Amino acid sequence: MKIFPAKTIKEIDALTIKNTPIRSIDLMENASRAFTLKFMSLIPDKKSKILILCGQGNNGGDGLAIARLLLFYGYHVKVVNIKHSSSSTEDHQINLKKLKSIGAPLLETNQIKQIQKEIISSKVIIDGMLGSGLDRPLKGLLKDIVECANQSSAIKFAIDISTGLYCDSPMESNIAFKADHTITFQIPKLAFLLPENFIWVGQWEIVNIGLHKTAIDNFISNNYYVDSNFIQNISPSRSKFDHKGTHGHALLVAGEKGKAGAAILCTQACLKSGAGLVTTQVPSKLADFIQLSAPEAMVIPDEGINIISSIEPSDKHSALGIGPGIGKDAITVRALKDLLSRDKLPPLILDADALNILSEHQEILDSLPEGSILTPHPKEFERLAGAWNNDFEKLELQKKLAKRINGIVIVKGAHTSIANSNGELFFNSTGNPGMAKGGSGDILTGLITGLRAKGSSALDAALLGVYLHGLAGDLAKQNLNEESMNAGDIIDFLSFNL
Ligand SMILES: NC(=O)C1=CN([C@@H]2O[C@H](COP(=O)(O)OP(=O)(O)OC[C@H]3O[C@@H](n4cnc5c(N)ncnc54)[C@H](O)[C@@H]3O)[C@@H](O)[C@H]2O)[C@H](O)CC1
Ligand SMILES: [K+]
Repeated sequence: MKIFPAKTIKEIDALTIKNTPIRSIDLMENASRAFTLKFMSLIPDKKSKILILCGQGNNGGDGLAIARLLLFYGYHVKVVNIKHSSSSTEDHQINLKKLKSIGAPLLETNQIKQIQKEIISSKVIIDGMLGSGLDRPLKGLLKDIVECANQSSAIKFAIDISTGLYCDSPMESNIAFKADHTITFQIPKLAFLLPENFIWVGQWEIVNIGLHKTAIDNFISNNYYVDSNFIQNISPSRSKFDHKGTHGHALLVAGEKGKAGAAILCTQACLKSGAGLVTTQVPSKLADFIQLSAPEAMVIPDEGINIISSIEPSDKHSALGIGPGIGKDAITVRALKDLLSRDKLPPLILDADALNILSEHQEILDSLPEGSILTPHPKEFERLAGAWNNDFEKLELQKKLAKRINGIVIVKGAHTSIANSNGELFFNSTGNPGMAKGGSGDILTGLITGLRAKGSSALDAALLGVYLHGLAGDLAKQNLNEESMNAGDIIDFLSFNL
């Protein structure tokens, strides 16, 4: 699914109105109906007072239409038409007239005191003040209203996007409507995918409003939201006469004394990728642990008893994953440097300590072969790429690093982001906070290495690996809940059943 900036969303609107038999007011009605149905599924209680705060633009127009629909369904609604501007949009005016014609409880005012009173007495607040048309920092009346609403304990909903948040650039006023839920229209907004905006966005959901498909297809975007449709198009398949030799041979280099678990988890996850063969190289002392915990895998005991001392893939290895639990001993650093000075290498996946070694020896970043995949968590990413002032800047750093290595950079977290060297960004839709536990990253590395070994491109292996890892985490959560699930449970639920 493509993510578009506010400007493009407006153009898609205009094209939809031009190319389909739908008028602008009907598109607003579609949007309002879609919002209302989703809202009703989340708030079935019709008795509590719902306050709808409406601005003078089309976001306010949606608010007025939603008020009419909720009243029709028997909800207890009060509407405030906030007179923060002397003019309003045409569709706003039409919906205001319709609302008045049914005698809806409506207050039209620019007096903060009156609005405060309504806020205090409401159990649910719906924000229809400003949407994707925000073009300057919040001040004056709207800012006062947002501050007041944010102090209320009412359940808060944003129509399309919270007032004060830009769809695709950092916020300027340091304040926005603090939504518990955002119900957004057809296109996910970049702002929703960034950790720093979580307090304003809350849980968000997309509803379809009938925007023109060809218009969406024709606009180019560099940002994508990866959902199950997206993944279905890149999922690998097997054919009848395949044998283990046709599905690649993954080599994993992992573990040091005290970190056998990282190597075990990585190996077990790699075995679930569908790769034909999996070999794990570990310090010799750990070899038996791998053999016992992952009998389907082969093991190469390193000459180092407790550390990795050399990394020597052969022609038969079709991908090489390095890093989980390997430590940063000088001998291991040497082994990584020697590996990267070779002419011919299998596709690489680097994680954990391999990334920390790269951070401390930045000169070797430039010797990574094209198509390498780096999988840092935010701290590892900061060590690699430097600090950022806001999450938009972080995305720029991520793209810059992907370009520098001519490969893929995966920054892990909620909505894990995947950057390629063409300046494209892909945001994952699966996963949950129960996965934020030790071992989870080792599993992702094993899985992506296996997918790469099987022949997926670097980008597809990254997209598929991140999505399936999150999906397995969601299944583990369903069965065990976020607190009690652990990383090993993610492996149990890894599956290509989308
Ligand atoms: N395709 C869709 O997604 C559809 C979305 N709809 C809704 O329309 C809004 C966008 O409407 P628009 O009229 O363009 O913008 P706003 O309502 O957000 O308000 C613009 C209005 O406000 C002024 N303004 C901007 N910033 C500020 C500020 N900081 N303080 C005060 N005033 C401000 C600006 O100058 C304009 O006058 C979208 O979010 C959806 O809710 C359609 O209903 C259906 C199609
Ligand atoms: K809004």
